[in-house]
Amino acid sequence: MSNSYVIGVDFGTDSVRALIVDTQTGQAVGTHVHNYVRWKKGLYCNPATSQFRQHPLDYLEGLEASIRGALANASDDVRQHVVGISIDTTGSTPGPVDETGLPLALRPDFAENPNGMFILWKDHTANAEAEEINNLAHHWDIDYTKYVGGIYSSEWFWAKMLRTIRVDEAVRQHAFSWVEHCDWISAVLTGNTNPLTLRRSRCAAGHKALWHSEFDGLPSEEFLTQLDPLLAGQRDRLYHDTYTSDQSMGNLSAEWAQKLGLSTDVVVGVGAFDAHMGAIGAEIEPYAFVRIIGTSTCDILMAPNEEIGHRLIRGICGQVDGSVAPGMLGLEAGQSAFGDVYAWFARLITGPVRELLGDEAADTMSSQLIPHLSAQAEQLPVTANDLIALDWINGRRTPDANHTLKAAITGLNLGTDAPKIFKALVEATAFGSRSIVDRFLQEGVPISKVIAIGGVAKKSPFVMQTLANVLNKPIQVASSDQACALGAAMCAAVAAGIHPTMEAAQQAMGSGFDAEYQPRPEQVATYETLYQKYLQLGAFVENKPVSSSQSIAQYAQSESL
Ligand SMILES: Nc1ncnc2c1ncn2[C@@H]1O[C@H](COP(=O)(O)OP(=O)(O)O)[C@@H](O)[C@H]1O
Ligand SMILES: O=C(CO)[C@H](O)[C@H](O)COP(=O)(O)O
Repeated sequence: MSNSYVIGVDFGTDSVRALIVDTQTGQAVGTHVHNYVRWKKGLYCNPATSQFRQHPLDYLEGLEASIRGALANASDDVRQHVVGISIDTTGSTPGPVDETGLPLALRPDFAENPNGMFILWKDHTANAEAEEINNLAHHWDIDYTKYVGGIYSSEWFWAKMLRTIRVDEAVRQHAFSWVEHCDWISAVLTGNTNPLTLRRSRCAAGHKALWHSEFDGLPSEEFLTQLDPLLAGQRDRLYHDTYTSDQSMGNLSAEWAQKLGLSTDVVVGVGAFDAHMGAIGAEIEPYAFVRIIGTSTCDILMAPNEEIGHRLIRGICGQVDGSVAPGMLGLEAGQSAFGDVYAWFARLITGPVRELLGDEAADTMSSQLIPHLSAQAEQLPVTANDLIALDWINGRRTPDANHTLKAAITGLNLGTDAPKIFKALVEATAFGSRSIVDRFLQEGVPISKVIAIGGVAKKSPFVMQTLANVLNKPIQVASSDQACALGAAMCAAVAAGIHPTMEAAQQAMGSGFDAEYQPRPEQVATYETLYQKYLQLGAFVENKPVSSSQSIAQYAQSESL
């Protein structure tokens, strides 16, 4: 019998990649990356107001280019034996659609309107709406936020939808329903984008749209209309049932089969978020803590349903039955900026260079800057009096989402140079990670091991070693450069019936680990001291009482300030 192949497609923040994988060996036999054209030009975005929108054409072009590109470097035999495709995307990245499921921005009258596009996960324009949702939910007879850590975030579905229909009357009138990116793009492949019948992802619905079986699905019509009468009728135009990623969404449509040169027998799996499929690709097992470390971090832990039961985990981004694998509770957390903190610092340095010396000089500098600063920062001693920074440059996702928070750096003097600041920023991202790990442990969720995937995990031994020292835990890095796409491929193999379970797909197709960072005992104790200072600085910036014995006044007078 000839081999069969599956395609995993991973829509990241900047680009989409397709990976073709042998279902029996896990061998990657073709891959291609496509950068979003409009996004790269910064269109429809305004970082100063945290507005980040993506045009659906970037996704459609990327879907076709990435899959065709991956197939172009595989053999004809591979093409003939593709049996499944699954897709992961960022999230919550919802967009408004008409009755046919067409995103409004694909209609000529909305083609340039950012409110008719997909609202990227990191768009924080809906902070006020998130706050309103929290206030209402916390005083309603059911607290609808209870399975999402007790706090609704402006990064999520309802806040984004509510803000958009409030500020844009044209969108309000023409948006029949709303879809998450992962649901829409999977639906496109099947040819059925009808918002009332396309299969919606359990992962997206449970983590971002307050869907739970205990609530009989989404929050009640009464709750939604109390939140804003503009939401009247919306619940019925969304969905009641949700589907896990081992299930099929449908078959490849004739149109897309022809575009891609594949058969209509190809099964399209139900979509999910990048981090959740990435966790599958990274061979997640119960109580392993998988960190997808890139622009932001997304942390995924999976536990048997019966072991967590109805225990509520405070301050995380949700606990959802089946969001990673069926029968398991998927728990999500993360940081709204990780590599983005370093990217911000690099832009700060290269911005004036670009203006004064031109693009060529700035581009050359930009490509070398983070590795250069990392090499210098690595040589610096770690002492209890080092600079302290907060990682909240894009707000705080976990623990306890608050996207109005800002970052800070303390301890600057005339001797402070770029490597010292860079080191403090790397440590800040590690301290943010530590506060997430501590929250899981405080809530009684054990962590058996830490696994890392994503661009930063692969590219920066300095960051990963710092993280291991700060967490005081070993960190394994998955071998695959494209663990999210690999996870999507594993899901496709299950949806297509090649493997009976996610676990079986992981066993057959997993590619293991290629690095392990061990904490260095000589730095662990110093990092514990610095972490306490990070917590104190955070409390000060957040205007919260300081729980430690050391007051802010004492802290401000300490040598580090
Ligand atoms: N050598 C490096 N060391 C640390 N961070 C890096 C390095 N190179 C790139 N980065 C960071 O990696 C992030 C991109 O991560 P990646 O996983 O490739 O993308 P995404 O998160 O969009 O999927 C950027 O924020 C960038 O600042
Ligand atoms: O929250 C998410 C998933 O649940 C986002 O999709 C994720 O954080 C996007 O990240 P990146 O661009 O860093 O891969």
